[in-house]
Amino acid sequence: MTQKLLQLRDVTKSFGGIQAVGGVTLDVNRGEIVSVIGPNGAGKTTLFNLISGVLPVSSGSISIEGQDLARVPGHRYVRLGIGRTFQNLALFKHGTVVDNILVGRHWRMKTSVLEAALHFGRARREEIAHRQKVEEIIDFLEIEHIRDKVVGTLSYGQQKRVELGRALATDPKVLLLDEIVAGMNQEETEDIARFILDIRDELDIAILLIEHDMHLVMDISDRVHALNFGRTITEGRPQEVQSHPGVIEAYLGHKTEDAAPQDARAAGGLA
Ligand SMILES: Nc1ncnc2c1ncn2[C@@H]1O[C@H](COP(=O)(O)OP(=O)(O)OP(=O)(O)O)[C@@H](O)[C@H]1O
Repeated sequence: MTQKLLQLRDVTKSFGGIQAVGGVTLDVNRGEIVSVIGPNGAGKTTLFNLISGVLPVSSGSISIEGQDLARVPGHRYVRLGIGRTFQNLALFKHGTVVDNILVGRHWRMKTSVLEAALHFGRARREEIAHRQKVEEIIDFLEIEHIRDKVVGTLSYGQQKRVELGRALATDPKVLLLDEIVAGMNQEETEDIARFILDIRDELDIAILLIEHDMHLVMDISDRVHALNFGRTITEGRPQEVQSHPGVIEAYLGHKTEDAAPQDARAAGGLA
């Protein structure tokens, strides 16, 4: 079985005169955790929006398991195995934890409303299988004790874990995590780091991470891809990227607004 999973080739995205992403080539292989780093405005979120089908590319190609996504409508990317979380929580605050994770299954459901009416038995069996999957995810993320709680009443860290659960419920082959630990305390961050490693190792789901927390990036990434002004500065093992002169310069050039340089220096690489 090929190890190649997600492949970006010379991907570009322009908004009018602004080139948010300029010629990025990046691979995520099976069994890998890859992080995308870069100062504010580097193009990280735009890149995620392209990979998850929220935005169309201006040029270049994105493929998953060799299938070019050019002719696939964006909302179908999830069915091909691209799951994601969002920078700002996008949960149904009035629903329970179970309801929210179940939404992730429904994004994948094969049965339409009409089919459900015509083939009630099959739809029912499908629903039972989906609920079973949700229970497995709840177990995996150790959130049994809050499974029936309304999401809006949960702590931020717990809500992020539910969002992770919902992304897992889409059965991704590659999971995009957008600043998943932003706003979390150290204990919550360590828990998430452990879950990310387990998702890779136990569930065999590759991870692409956008992250400002350099400790997390250095601890768990197999490879790091550094961007600035939409372009790749360098890519490689975490320590190599952290000490790359272009990466240090990119962060120092943004020191007034960006929290990342401090994080990065604290991690020992950009001192
Ligand atoms: N919809 C849009 N229209 C116009 N310009 C945009 C749009 N989205 C992003 N940009 C611009 O593209 C560039 C890259 O933005 P992007 O949000 O992808 O960066 P980022 O690395 O995710 O930043 P941050 O770390 O602050 O989230 C920025 O110059 C931004 O202003």
